[in-house]
Amino acid sequence: MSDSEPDLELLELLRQHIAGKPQVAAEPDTGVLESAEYVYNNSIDVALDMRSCKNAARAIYSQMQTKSYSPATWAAHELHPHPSKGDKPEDVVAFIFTMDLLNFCFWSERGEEERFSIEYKGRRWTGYWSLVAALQRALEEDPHFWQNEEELTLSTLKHVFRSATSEEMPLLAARLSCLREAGQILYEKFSCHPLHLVTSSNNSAARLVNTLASNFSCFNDTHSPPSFPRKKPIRLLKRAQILVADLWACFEGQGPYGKFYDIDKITMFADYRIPQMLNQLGCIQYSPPLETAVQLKRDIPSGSNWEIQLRACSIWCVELIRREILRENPGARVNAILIDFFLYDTIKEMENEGRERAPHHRTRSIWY
Ligand SMILES: Nc1nc2c(c(CN[C@H]3C=C[C@H](O)[C@@H]3O)cn2[C@@H]2O[C@H](COP(=O)(O)O)[C@@H](O)[C@H]2O)c(=O)[nH]1
Repeated sequence: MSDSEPDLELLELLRQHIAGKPQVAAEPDTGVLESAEYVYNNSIDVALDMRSCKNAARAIYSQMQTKSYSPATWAAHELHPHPSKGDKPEDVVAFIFTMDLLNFCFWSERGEEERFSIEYKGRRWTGYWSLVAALQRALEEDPHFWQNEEELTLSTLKHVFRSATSEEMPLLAARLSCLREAGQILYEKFSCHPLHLVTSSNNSAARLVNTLASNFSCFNDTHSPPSFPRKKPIRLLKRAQILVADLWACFEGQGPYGKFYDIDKITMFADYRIPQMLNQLGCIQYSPPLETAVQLKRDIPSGSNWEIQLRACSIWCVELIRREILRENPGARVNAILIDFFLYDTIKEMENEGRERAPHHRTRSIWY
């Protein structure tokens, strides 16, 4: 827990003690949804269109059913590791931890042929898949490459992420810092392996998100932009949340590393793809100056007023879509994770078919 943020669970226990109530530990909460609603209620550059959200909810749920979207979809991606592919569960957990530690900022200003890409299994992989491909390739070449962070130098990392083009992976030095910090914290607090980090959550998704955010600065995706003056930071926690979601999906909500009794507390992951898809669906709309900045691919600084509105309003938008799907289909097995995965995979299909109507916003950061 960083100094500025109170320990919410401790405060709740204290409150109950003073009120003379039995001391029941408060259910952990990540604070992301509260942050998203606060930003949405105070935004002037991003708005939600309710009619489009209702239409999107119907279309998304219908297509998710047609494609039988479920946690099992995660393992169906050929590059994702999975016990059914012969990967040991503990290696899968280490893979997902390392992957989501580095799961940020793949976009390039260059064309498809010149952009950073990874050659693996006879194909060129870009974006998120370039990360997964590079890690799989590195494991084939040296199964222990990431275990000793002393050996992990910038040149090692350049080799792991060697590109099939002249463009290097973005933010490589920042990725090295994330790996080094993670290695150090795992060594100091979690007996050197992510397994102990995961099991320390006692099957609470929210607690695991908060543990990641409070112990690893590179997972602490929280912001206090001057345009949103309030005591509590705005908590978006994208990579901490997608890490928990990837574990849950990979292990299909089962076992010591996949079972989370409060998985529905995980929100959509505020990256640069989902806002693009929600805008394409008409669900989120931008003020003219923001619309121009996105269309012209101008840099939108990390932590800026516009960027926080884009990310937080997208989280709130997916929450409203989730509520609409459940209102129309009581008991539907849908949560923000599956809606998010579906939206990401859909915008990637549209990109591959040249059907993107507008660019995604351009922010360089380690948060997403
Ligand atoms: N919100 C959200 N963001 C996601 C993903 C994924 C991939 N998840 C896989 C796992 C299960 C799903 O079915 C997906 O197959 C990557 N990203 C983020 O997008 C950006 C990369 O974009 P591009 O450069 O175009 O590949 C970057 O910020 C990355 O962190 C997701 O699912 N949701």
